[in-house]
Amino acid sequence: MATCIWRRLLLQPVKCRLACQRVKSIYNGTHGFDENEIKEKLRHFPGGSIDLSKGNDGIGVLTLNNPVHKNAFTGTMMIELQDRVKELEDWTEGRGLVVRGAKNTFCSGSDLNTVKAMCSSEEGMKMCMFMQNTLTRLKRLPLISVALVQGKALGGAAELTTACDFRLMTPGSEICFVQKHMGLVPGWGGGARLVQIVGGQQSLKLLSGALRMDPVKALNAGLIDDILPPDEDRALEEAQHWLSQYTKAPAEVIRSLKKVVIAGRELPLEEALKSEKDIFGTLWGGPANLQALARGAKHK
Ligand SMILES: CC[C@H](C(=O)O)C(=O)SCCNC(=O)CCNC(=O)[C@H](O)C(C)(C)COP(=O)(O)OP(=O)(O)OC[C@H]1O[C@@H](n2cnc3c(N)ncnc32)[C@H](O)[C@@H]1OP(=O)(O)O
Repeated sequence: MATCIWRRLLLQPVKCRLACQRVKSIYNGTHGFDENEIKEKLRHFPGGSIDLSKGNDGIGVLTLNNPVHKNAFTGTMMIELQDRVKELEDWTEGRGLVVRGAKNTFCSGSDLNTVKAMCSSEEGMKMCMFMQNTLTRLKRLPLISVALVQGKALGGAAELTTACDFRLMTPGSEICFVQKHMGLVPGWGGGARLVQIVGGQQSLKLLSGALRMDPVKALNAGLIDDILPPDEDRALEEAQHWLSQYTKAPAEVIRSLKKVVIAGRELPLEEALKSEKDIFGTLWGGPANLQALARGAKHK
């Protein structure tokens, strides 16, 4: 049943909105998770914003914007992140996304004032479930996402970078899972995603050592995909240029490629193969395919 819904999610994102809602997120009412209740709490911690611009070229830019507090996530920013991710789910022309912080820094994790005010285990778990849902949906977007890390990405922000398909850093920047120093473990899904990205051994080192990963160390560990040139003011442009090597194709092709990868990453092999066949079927004989055949494309 679950995999059947999955296949519908991959193929008919609009028609199965309600079923998709259940599958895109990890937690819902059946897990005793009341989203409205936690949103109501988070609304008491305002400040900053999450801004989204959607380019005509199909490339979006999502900006964490709270520079007076190093772009720390306030309660309302957590809610806005969910809203922007929902907007991206509905953006059928989208092919790529850059996730970055305002004013040449990335993000210093959760806003410590919010964290201090929600210090019961129960509240912490609800916030964690809310953020896991949002970041899982971000990772499952049918477009290719890249985190542009300028400055520091600490704690929850390091976790956010793992919810993107790729990570880029500028010289002088740093990713650090500081959770150990806070008496915590990652809770926004960043632990599980980190293991998928760099493997169990490296993850254990990064988390238990709270290692400060500069761009070279991060690249060597397989945590990031590239280091950008040292011109901070052109970093966004450079990240968009870097991303373009993976997004140059009609939207339906890029989006289908990402869906194939999501299925391969998340489903048992036989189900992933069936999904791949179904997704393939949506493109075979379609406009991009027919145009390529008419061009007589050669791949020298
Ligand atoms: C552990 C996981 C957890 C989760 O939710 O799962 C978290 O993510 S908890 C948050 C973990 N992050 C931190 O603990 C960051 C603490 N801050 C710092 O280490 C520094 O502020 C740093 C390195 C980000 C920046 O240092 P710098 O010297 O360049 O600047 P300031 O320290 O003067 O910071 C400027 C201004 O921003 C405020 N600030 C920074 N980070 C946060 C934050 N996470 N929450 C709230 N406010 C933050 C800082 O207090 C300064 O404010 P000011 O009023 O000017 O004193």
